[in-house]
Amino acid sequence: MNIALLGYGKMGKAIENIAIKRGHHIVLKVSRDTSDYVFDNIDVAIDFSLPSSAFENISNCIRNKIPVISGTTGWLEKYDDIVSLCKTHNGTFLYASNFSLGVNIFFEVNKTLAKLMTGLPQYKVSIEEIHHIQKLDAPSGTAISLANEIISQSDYKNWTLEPPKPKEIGILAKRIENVPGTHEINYESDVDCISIKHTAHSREGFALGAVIAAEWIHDKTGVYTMKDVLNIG
Ligand SMILES: NC(=O)c1ccc[n+]([C@@H]2O[C@H](COP(=O)([O-])OP(=O)(O)OC[C@H]3O[C@@H](n4cnc5c(N)ncnc54)[C@H](O)[C@@H]3O)[C@@H](O)[C@H]2O)c1
Ligand SMILES: O=C(O)C1=N[C@H](C(=O)O)CCC1
Repeated sequence: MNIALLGYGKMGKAIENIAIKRGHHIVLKVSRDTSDYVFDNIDVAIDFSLPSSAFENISNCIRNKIPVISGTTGWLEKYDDIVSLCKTHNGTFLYASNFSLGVNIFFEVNKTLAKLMTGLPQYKVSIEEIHHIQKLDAPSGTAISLANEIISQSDYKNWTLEPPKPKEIGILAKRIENVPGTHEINYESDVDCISIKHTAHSREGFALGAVIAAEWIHDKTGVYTMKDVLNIG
């Protein structure tokens, strides 16, 4: 496949390495705010840019009939607008807050655990995420996905970065040098604690998942998630 990388920072470079190893060609790299790039002979675009630029990049692809996947976090208040645009243009789009296979398994474990914990109000749930200090958004997109899944299975109403009130899920976002991404969910009672945790050792898992998603989506139309790619959930 001929791939456009929209965002050529830490993730863009990790994706380039894996895409080349899998026989793909990187034909366009965009790493700054610009509208002067042309989509020529591109099979799929992969957006890992900035919260402030993802919407523009994705819209641009959809308008130009380029299938696009995005892993950029921190822009999801406009997700529904992208879905509408995609439908209007009969385009192709996939977003994942986390592309790694391990985290997508972890999402399923989180959902199952949240179902098991319904009706056990003595356990209070909280989420901790740790990322490198360059990360622009907090909490992480992955932590928001985890919290939303718990909310959908329980009578928790929302998540917060503040000390949680009743029916709120507290998220603690820590920033520590060089941490690629760690997520932990804790159910605390007076007598014990149940914890599940995912630790990324590098960015390779995110990058591999993104290339696999790009391979899967490039000949389809519609709006998809990693559950479709991995056939889980
Ligand atoms: N979904 C996942 O699996 C996953 C995994 C890791 C990171 N992320 C997310 O991906 C995004 C990028 O992460 P990163 O670690 O590579 O960040 P980064 O800061 O290293 O890279 C972002 C790059 O985007 C470039 N950029 C600026 N304006 C742009 C524009 N208009 N168009 C295209 N590129 C532009 C910047 O110059 C920079 O090189 C973040 O939102 C992060 O949270 C998601
Ligand atoms: O490095 C980042 O930034 C990451 N962002 C995603 C998130 O916000 O969940 C995925 C993990 C790494």
